[in-house]
Amino acid sequence: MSQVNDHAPSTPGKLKPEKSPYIHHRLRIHSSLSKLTLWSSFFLAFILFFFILSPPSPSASPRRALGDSWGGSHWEKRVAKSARRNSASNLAVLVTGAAGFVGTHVSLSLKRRGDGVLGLDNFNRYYDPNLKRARQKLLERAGVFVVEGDVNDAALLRKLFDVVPFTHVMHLAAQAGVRYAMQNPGSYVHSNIAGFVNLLEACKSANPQPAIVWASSSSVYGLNSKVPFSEKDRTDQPASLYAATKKAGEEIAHSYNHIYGLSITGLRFFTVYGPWGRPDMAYFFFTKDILKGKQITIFEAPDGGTVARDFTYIDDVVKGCLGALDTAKKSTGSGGKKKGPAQLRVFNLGNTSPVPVSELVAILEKLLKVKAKKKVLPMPTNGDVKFTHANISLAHRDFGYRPTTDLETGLRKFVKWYLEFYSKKSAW
Ligand SMILES: O=C(O)[C@H]1O[C@H](OP(=O)(O)OP(=O)(O)OC[C@H]2O[C@@H](n3ccc(=O)[nH]c3=O)[C@H](O)[C@@H]2O)[C@H](O)[C@@H](O)[C@@H]1O
Repeated sequence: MSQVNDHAPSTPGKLKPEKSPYIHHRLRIHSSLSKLTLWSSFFLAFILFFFILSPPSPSASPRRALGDSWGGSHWEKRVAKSARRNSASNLAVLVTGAAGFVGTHVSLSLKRRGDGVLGLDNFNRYYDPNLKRARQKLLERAGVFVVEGDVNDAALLRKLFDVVPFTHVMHLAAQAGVRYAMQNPGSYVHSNIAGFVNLLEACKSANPQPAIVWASSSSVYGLNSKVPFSEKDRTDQPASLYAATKKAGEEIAHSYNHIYGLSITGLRFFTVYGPWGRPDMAYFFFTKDILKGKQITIFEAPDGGTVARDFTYIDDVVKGCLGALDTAKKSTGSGGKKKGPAQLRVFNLGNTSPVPVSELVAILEKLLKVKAKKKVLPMPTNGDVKFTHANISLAHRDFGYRPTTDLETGLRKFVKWYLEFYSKKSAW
């Protein structure tokens, strides 16, 4: 504040004795300038105050930092309308991370079949918020209202559960990305641990308690080398903080299930890709860079071996999410107290056929009709694992999950969307 005053043009007192009209005019200007400076200082202090109070994630959206407004009868009507289901046999689902990649697709699919869907998203800046806003428009057109807010906001969650007796929560809000955890570890703790606990607190106190399905990750298998990865395999060797927070989420889910009777299902997603995808993922920025003629880096394993992923197409994953929601049993607690044992599940949602990253690039080159400028480097030791490979027999047994999209077919759909979206970007 003092700094701002130090830079004020001059003090009115020093200028008082001067009487000419020109001086009066200058005085008025000076006085307006001082007022302006004073108000700017207040305004700056106001922004700083909210900035300090805002979550520790540097990626929080500026709208959020200024304190987004929610509540009021109009807002409640929009919330209730969006969450209204077509019949009592349909679900009423709160989808967190609804403006995210998987969140958007799941919300649209639920809405299409007559379920009530309310979205929640903090629109943070981890990647281009314009893409999230474009997804939000898509959702709005389909009748899905996305409330702008953070899963760490306990009052907001309470309000949402007051307005809507959600039958299910599809919890997809998270800090994603394996390598970014080295740059911003706090954001993983904030979203994936604190945010998850806050959500479970709200669910445990809600009446009725909803059943929860949430996004864990294939990264929990970490350094496990037994293939294909089965839910029974060890998950106590995470290779990144991201993986560690997802694994922590699985343990937290266990305790909330045990203490409060919450029905909880964790889904271990395997490198999900497709239209409306995440720009921080390799298939997405490889596409962008290949088209720009920019060099891309392909990682190889430390022993010179292949790095591979069980890339899973978004439509297959959405079917898995809906299957998990449909087979989720009711939570058993009420009034914040457990009344009996409740369901606790974990499933792999993968594609069952790992593809080397070099092959992913070859497919993109073919689809884009552009040769990539490639550089091969050893895989950095900042969280990456050499390969992933899902055994999906559990998900198949419990809800008929069967992925049907191979990488080339899925990437063709992605590339088509990418070219259309970025050629008409201004339309969004
Ligand atoms: O399956 C999962 O659990 C995880 O899948 C992805 O993580 P990842 O498989 O590392 O996906 P990308 O970052 O898109 O990387 C894909 C492959 O490309 C490789 N890569 C990445 C970046 C790069 O510049 N070069 C490169 O060869 C990586 O080593 C990896 O093998 C997501 O980013 C995570 O949020 C998700 O939880």
